[in-house]
Amino acid sequence: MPDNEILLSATGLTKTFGEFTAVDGIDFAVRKGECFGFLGPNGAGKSSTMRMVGCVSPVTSGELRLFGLDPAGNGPAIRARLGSCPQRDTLDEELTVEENLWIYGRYFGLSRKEVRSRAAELLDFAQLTDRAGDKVEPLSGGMKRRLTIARSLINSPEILLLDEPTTGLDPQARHVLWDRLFRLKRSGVTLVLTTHYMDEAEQLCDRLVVMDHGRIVAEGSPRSLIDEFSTREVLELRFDAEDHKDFAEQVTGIGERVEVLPDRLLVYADDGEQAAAVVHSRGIEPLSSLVRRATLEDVFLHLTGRTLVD
Ligand SMILES: Nc1ncnc2c1ncn2[C@@H]1O[C@H](COP(=O)(O)OP(=O)(O)OP(=O)(O)O)[C@@H](O)[C@H]1O
Repeated sequence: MPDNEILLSATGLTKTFGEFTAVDGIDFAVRKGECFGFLGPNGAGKSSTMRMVGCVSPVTSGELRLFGLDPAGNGPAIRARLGSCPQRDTLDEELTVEENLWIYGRYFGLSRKEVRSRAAELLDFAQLTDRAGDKVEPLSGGMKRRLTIARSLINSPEILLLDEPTTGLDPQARHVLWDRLFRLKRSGVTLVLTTHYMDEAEQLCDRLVVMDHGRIVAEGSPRSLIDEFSTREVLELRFDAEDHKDFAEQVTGIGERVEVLPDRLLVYADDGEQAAAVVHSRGIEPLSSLVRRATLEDVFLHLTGRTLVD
């Protein structure tokens, strides 16, 4: 199989619930071996898209193909080649860690022997070998997520779907999970994920689409999106809460553009320190002044006028 083979594609993909359009005619293609992301705020239509891709929710209109097959009529054949990690863990808390894997493996038709050896491999991958015989209930959130991912890999899927893989996890647990996902990608599994965390998208995704109100508003690699829609750096200025909007006029013309957020001003400039020096030379005195590199959050703000996480 060539590496750039397209495993998943959508043209004009649409999902409506009654009068409401949750996914509004989107086009995308995912190549073998890449990590592809859907980045957008809550309600953008990411999960609805993932459920159609996972063949658990019918397509309203448009074309969707997985491994060249149409989910309408080929659901079971496609699902056998997919792993799916839903937004909420659906582990059986009464069972032990390894029993959760065994049951799933049997469901996929693996023999008892195959299930045992695959489960042992996956527990090692998920760094849960020590907890194999423990009940699921007392595990940490990060461990449960890793077990859910291990479970979704029991049938050795070619594509793994991850809906908001690290929502609700603490920073350390997120980094452990990212590391596992990197390894998985290196082993050749194609990853498709949704997230509303720009750092997650930046860390993991080779390519992504930015979604808002059911539509795709931009697409590319994290780097190319930042290069296209932002400056290299951003100067963040905070003033006394009540009057910071008044300062927006005073900083106009510094850098490429200024965004006014409820709690701060963002000055977009390739050289943030130089922009800060100009602010200072104009006699403007912010409470705090911070230069940082631009992120996908800035891309989203530029494209939609809103922040990703309100
Ligand atoms: N079964 C349903 N019936 C009616 N409306 C729905 C249904 N599922 C989703 N929606 C609506 O479709 C829109 C998109 O939801 P979706 O879950 O796809 O967004 P999302 O980007 O994944 O956000 P989240 O991160 O909150 O899951 C939302 O406004 C949601 O209320």
